[in-house]
Amino acid sequence: MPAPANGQTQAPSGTPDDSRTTAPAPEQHLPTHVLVKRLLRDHIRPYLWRLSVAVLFMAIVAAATAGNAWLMEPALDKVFIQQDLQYLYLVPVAVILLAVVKGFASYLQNTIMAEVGQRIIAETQVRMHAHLMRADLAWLHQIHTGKLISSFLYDAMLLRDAVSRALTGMVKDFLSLIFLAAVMFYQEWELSLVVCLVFPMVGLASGKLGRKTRKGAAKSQEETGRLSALLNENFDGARMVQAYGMEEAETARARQVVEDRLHHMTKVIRARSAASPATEALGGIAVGAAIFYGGLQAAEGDMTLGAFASFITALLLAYQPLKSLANLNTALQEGLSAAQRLFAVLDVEPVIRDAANAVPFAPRGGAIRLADVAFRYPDGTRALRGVTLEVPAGRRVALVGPSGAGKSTVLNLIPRFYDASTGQVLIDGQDVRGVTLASLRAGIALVSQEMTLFDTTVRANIAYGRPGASEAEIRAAAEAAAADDFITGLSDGYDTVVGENGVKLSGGQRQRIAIARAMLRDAPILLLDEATSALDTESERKVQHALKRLMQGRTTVTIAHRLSTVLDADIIYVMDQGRVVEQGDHAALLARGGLYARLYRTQFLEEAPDREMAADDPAAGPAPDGAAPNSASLDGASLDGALPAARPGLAG
Ligand SMILES: Nc1ncnc2c1ncn2[C@@H]1O[C@H](COP(=O)(O)OP(=O)(O)OP(=O)(O)O)[C@@H](O)[C@H]1O
Repeated sequence: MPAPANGQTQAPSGTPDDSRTTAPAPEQHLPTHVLVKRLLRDHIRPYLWRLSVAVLFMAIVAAATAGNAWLMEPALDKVFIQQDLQYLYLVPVAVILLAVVKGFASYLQNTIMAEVGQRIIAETQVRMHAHLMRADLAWLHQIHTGKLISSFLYDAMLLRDAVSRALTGMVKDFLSLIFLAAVMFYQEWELSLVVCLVFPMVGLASGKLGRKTRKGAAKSQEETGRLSALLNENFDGARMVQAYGMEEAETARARQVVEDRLHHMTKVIRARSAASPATEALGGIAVGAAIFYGGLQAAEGDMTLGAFASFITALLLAYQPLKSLANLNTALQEGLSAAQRLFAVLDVEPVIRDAANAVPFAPRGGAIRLADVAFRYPDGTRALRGVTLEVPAGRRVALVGPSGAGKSTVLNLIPRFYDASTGQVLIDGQDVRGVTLASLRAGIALVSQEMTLFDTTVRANIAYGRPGASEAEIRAAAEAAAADDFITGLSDGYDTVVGENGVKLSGGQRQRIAIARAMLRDAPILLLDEATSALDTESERKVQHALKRLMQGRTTVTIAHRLSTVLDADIIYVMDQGRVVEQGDHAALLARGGLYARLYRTQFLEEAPDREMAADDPAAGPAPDGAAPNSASLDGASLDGALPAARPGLAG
């Protein structure tokens, strides 16, 4: 499917055009000849040489099969009827030789085809993976992971089957048929002509069944995708399933999908098997007619027993390749339907990619500016409506606001996870759409709530921030993130494997590893989506300490859920319904008595009730206007003391 032209050609200046979105293009449906052309070009051409060798061996197998049929004539006429001694030795030797040659050729052809088949799967999967890794998040988030995984695993396999079946069918089976037909015509051409009439009939039957198979295969693969999506969800959410006693309900849901899948698969199997009765019956008719006609000819002395036996052997041997060819169409249809799905994924060009004239990003402190930015998600949700905000270089900015206000969206626009629909995002005066993605993202470290950890060692998880970092650098980052102590206490230290998404670590430990990773990246810009989940007092203190060190000397944009963050911020932007509605520092915003003041009381102060008096009651603090929390007495150091009472923030 052609990529929407909007994204790639976006001018860095960002002309106002609210219709620009990152919406994926509609489902494509490529015609068969286009599919076949692409399969030949992308999946078969790279193996042309090896496939040619396999084809040669297939031709040898086909010729040897026909040779066996042909040998029936001298075997019967010369050896048995005429009792010619010379043939008594020659024919068995020829039979043995043919068997040996056919055996070796079959072996070589099979191994080459199997290897090439596996290569086709591997290459398709790697290509798909590389493509998906670069895909737009907007597109990726619209597809269920399970469906992608099922396409990744099964469609590549179906494609391999179709390619190897097509080749074997078109070469080995087809050549076998040709050679066997040659033997038949050589022995009895009139009878052969009659028998040949069955071929078009088989073709007709198989064409109709093939279409049915393709439809069924597409539907059953769709169900496989649904099943895979469901499993993914169930296993990920196993804790919730059990907590809410939904085990049976989930199994019932799974049963429904499995049954639907079975229904479509049964249709495919029926269509696939329906080719057999047709070929069986037609084969029977051909053999019956041959015996009848051959018998008549023999009675009149026009045909020797050897010639008849040779003809019948060729006819019987032709049965297997004919059956394979009749089934070939169905396998091809399954493969084409898999190719359709694979190409649908591979053809989505990312909208977020380097502009033709993109230059490397040159960081100069990391000042960020959003200029009148509007943004719509692909489903049309307007997340931002004319947001303008500045983050001076080296300063800390906190984004606060009710849930759904657009805070995460702002954060996502900075590293270009999404592109603004209108307006501009500038870093150090450079439009993010005018610089290369790699250089832009190299200047940014992200610490998100999700704290994605990979199921590998602690060391590798930290080094994710900078592949190739030395052991000393990794340890220094861990120390700065207050993680070194607990890491060295783990069973295998830095070599401890953390489990799926860091399941073997506590929440606070996971956060500190994520912070160490960002520390190692050492980027001038830090994007922070503060965790909302509760940590115990000690862990919270350590995480806060680690975060403070991480923020030092960097431009930081934080989605704030913690009291200390808003108090420490140089500028707080208060967002509501996709707009910045207030801005300023804590004291000024509190004095204003608007949305921030309300949020502060209902969300942030809940974290530290003991601070409420000082913040809310002018008489209780040294400053008369509610500015007390931002005064020197509430600086970062003293706040750490206030945070032990912290509860999870509710801003998200
Ligand atoms: N992937 C998405 N597709 C469609 N709409 C989305 C998507 N992500 C967010 N939205 C919508 O965009 C709006 C802004 O969401 P955003 O996540 O930026 O808010 P937020 O302020 O970060 O909220 P929270 O504090 O709850 O995380 C919301 O209305 C939300 O429903």
